[in-house]
Amino acid sequence: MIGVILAGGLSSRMGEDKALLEIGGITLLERTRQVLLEAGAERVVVSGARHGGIADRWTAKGPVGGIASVAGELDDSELLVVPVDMPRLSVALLAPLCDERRMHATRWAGHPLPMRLTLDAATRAVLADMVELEGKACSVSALQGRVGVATLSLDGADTRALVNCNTPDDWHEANA
Ligand SMILES: Nc1nc2c(ncn2[C@@H]2O[C@H](COP(=O)(O)OP(=O)(O)OP(=O)(O)O)[C@@H](O)[C@H]2O)c(=O)[nH]1
Repeated sequence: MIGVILAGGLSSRMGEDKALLEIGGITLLERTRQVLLEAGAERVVVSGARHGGIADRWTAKGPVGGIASVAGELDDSELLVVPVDMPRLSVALLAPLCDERRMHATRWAGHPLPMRLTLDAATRAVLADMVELEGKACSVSALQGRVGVATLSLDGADTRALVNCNTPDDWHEANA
């Protein structure tokens, strides 16, 4: 399993780079990396050139453009793809995604990210097609619809860990 941190967004609603926000004395980027390693990722790659990661090959294709760019640099593998803006991301939240392998992708109900994704020829073909598309047709949900996704029920899940921070208010609430 390779951990992929999506960190190439603009953070325009937050007004500052979300990856560099600090929680518990470390940045969100570093915290996210640590959680992925604790969850069993053999290594972690960052999507987004700003943080020394893999640069997006396409402009304005959002997370799917980031995943497609990372895929171009990796061999076929299982990926565990997470956004950088979940300050409470936990091993308990990620483990069930990794256990479920019926479909190409696995996610929690109502939450496209984080997701486990099988990177193989079929997924690469879908990604190559999707980066030519715009808007919702190029979303993570659309990717999951096209490769096939298993959706886990949130009953009993660590839902606090799914909190995602897009604005300064979200960030203050998550730290309250
Ligand atoms: N590599 C890459 N990652 C992205 C891109 N757009 C968003 N992300 C990441 O995907 C996750 C969700 O992004 P959003 O919160 O929807 O967008 P954002 O650009 O970070 O924030 P806004 O500018 O406020 O929309 C975050 O971890 C982003 O860093 C992109 O174009 N390329």
